[in-house]
Amino acid sequence: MENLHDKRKVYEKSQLIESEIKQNPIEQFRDWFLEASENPNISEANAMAVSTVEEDGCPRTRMVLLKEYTFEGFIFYTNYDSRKGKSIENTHKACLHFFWPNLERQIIIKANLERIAENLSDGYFHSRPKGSQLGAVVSPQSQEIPNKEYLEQKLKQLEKEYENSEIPRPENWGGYIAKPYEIEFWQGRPNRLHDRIIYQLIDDLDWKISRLAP
Ligand SMILES: Cc1cc2nc3c(=O)[nH]c(=O)nc-3n(C[C@H](O)[C@H](O)[C@H](O)COP(=O)(O)O)c2cc1C
Ligand SMILES: Cc1ncc(COP(=O)(O)O)c(C=O)c1O
Repeated sequence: MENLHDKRKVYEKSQLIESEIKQNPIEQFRDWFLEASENPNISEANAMAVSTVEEDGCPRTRMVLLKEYTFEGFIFYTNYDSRKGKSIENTHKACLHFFWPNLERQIIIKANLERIAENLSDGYFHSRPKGSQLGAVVSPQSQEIPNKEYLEQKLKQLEKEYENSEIPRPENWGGYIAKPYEIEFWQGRPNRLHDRIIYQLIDDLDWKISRLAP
């Protein structure tokens, strides 16, 4: 069909060296995340790929929006009965992936996942625009639906129903916190000799820092 052999870029914008990194990977994440957020060429720095392993043993990846990060972990919101929700309820694990091409950087995070407290999901749900709240109520995420009109009709009905009242958060919609146990920071370099620094959690307290070959 098409040969892409010559499609390649030289990565040369920056470097990642031990003397300049943070000892805590969340602080390192914050440095890189702030840089990405402030970059006018990156429109959604908080968009990340989330991979989960499904029952056939194959990982499946989709984008979600990171909504908060703390020293404890990374929070995103979704439907607990979705495909990703089902995988997470089975495995309690996921891999989060950020790629910011303009900075020639990727971050790979392996984590244990838990649902966040219901009151926190309530708080976030009600902070969303009303249309997105209704979207979450209307959409049986990842289920087969008969057609597009099915959602549009349900939306119209609910718009009327909740015109003057608060929309209750669906029980199956809420946040997950991904508590990291391994975080790799990757900075593209010339000659494909990229910088890779990996933090691995030891004893639930300290992070071991190592350099990986590119
Ligand atoms: C940039 C971007 C951000 C997204 N953010 C979310 C999100 O925060 N939560 C969510 O449930 N789906 C989000 N989606 C939709 C998911 O990619 C996905 O289609 C949906 O969650 C169903 O995935 P699943 O069937 O694998 O569970 C986003 C999609 C894109 C492209
Ligand atoms: C299905 C779905 N749920 C949730 C989100 C996150 O949106 P919000 O920022 O409104 O929470 C998105 C974003 O694209 C989405 O597509």
